[in-house]
Parts: sequence; structure tokens; C-alpha cells
Amino acid sequence: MRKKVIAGNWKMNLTLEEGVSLASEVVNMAKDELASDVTMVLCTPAIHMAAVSKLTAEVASVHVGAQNISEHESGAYTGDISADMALSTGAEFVIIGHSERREYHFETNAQLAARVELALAKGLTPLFCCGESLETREAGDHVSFVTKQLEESLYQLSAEQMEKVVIAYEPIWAIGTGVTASTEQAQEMHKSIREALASKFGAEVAEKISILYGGSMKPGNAPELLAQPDVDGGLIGGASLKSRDFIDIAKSY
Ligand SMILES: O=C(CO)COP(=O)(O)O
Repeated sequence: MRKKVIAGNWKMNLTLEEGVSLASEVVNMAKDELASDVTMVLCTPAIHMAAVSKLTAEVASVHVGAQNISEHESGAYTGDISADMALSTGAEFVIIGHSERREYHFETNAQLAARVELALAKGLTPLFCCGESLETREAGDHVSFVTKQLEESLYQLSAEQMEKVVIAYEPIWAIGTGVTASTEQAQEMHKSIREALASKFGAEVAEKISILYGGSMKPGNAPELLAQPDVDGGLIGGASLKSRDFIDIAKSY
């Protein structure tokens, strides 16, 4: 049985006070309403992680994640945060390779490969993001594009390491646009990702890996997306900033 993961990416939103207030609402609702087999992750801004971790410690199903880490262990990298720093706040997950970071910070697949390895070595679970632009999809190259992202950032891992990675497929054209991938588009890509992982790491490993969908997921469209055989959860931006919507998505399994 694959882990069901509903992760919220708060991006660069909310002051510390607002973040703590949202996290405490999510924790209280999760305690009352959430099935124990759903893993929720709050990927907060770095400065919120310690305070939010104190709240999530109250409930086994809610965890904290970072939105990025450096591929360096420590040193003169102004503005970056290390895996050890993230861990020291109580974070257990880390988003790696979000399309916004690839675009605005020019992160490369090779750099992301190093981050995934470091995260695993330190005991953080990577939420590895992949996904194509509208142009790539319209050219019909979406599957080969995403497969290349996986090849260049994950194929150096051992099967044992790979089993610990969570993948998030986020088509760039669906992020923050209100346009969601259709259930067929999502399932097609998730199945292709699983097949690629099976041919590299073996079917048994691929079957264990949770592949999340991200891109305008909301309570209204979550049930049909999450019902797809290869969609094992969601990475949610806008709707994760509203406790009711975020919990309702997690409840729609
Ligand atoms: O980028 C996303 C999550 O990482 C998705 O954002 P939206 O849910 O706002 O489209």
C-alpha cells in the first residue's frame, strides 16, 4: 500500500503569526477529522518551521517540510538553509526542484540530484518536483521531458534510496492558474513516471513510490484526481493557505 501524502506548499506567503495560526487550525482539524492513513505535510517558509513543528508534534499525521535546502552542508552561502538546519527545526520533508525555483533561481537537474542525495543522507524525505511547460506539452514532448528530469536527478540513487523519495508531478501550466490537468492527463503522466521508475529500479520499488499531483488542486477537483490509480496524493499551493480547503482535500480520499 503506497503512502497517501497531502502536502501544502505555502510558498512565500504568511507572516510568522499568520503561519502559526493557520498551522494550529490545520492541526486541530486533523485531530478531529482526518483518517490516520493520510500523511499531511506543511511546507512552510524556513523561518516558520520551528514554531510550526511545535504544533505538529501534537498529532502524528501532520509533519513539517522545508521548501528547499542547499546542496552544501554548511558555509558561506548567504540566504540558503542547510539540511541540518531544516532537521533542527523538526522538519522531516523537503521540497526539491519546485518549478518556481528552477525558473527563478536557475536550479539545474545536477544540482537537484545533489540535494536529493544530501536530504536522504540526513534523513529528510525529498518531495522531488517535476513537470513540463505548456510549450513542451503542446509539442507532445511532456513524457520525455519529465523522464529526463527523473533520469538526471534521481537515477544515480540506489533502489533502497529511491524507495524513500516522494515525487510530485506539477505541470507548470497548471500551477496557480486555476487550470488543472484533466484526470486523464494526470493519470497518463503518473503512470509514465511509475513505468520509468520500474524500468530503472524494478517494479517492486516503483509500486512503493508515492507520486503526488500538483497544480490548482482544490476540494472540488481533488476527489477525481486522487481516485486515479497512480495518483497518491497532492502538493497544494493556494488551497493549502485555507485550513478548511486543505483538510477537505485530505479528506477526499
Ligand atoms: O506549485 C504548487 C504546489 O507546489 C501548486 O500551486 P497551486 O495549487 O496554487 O496551483
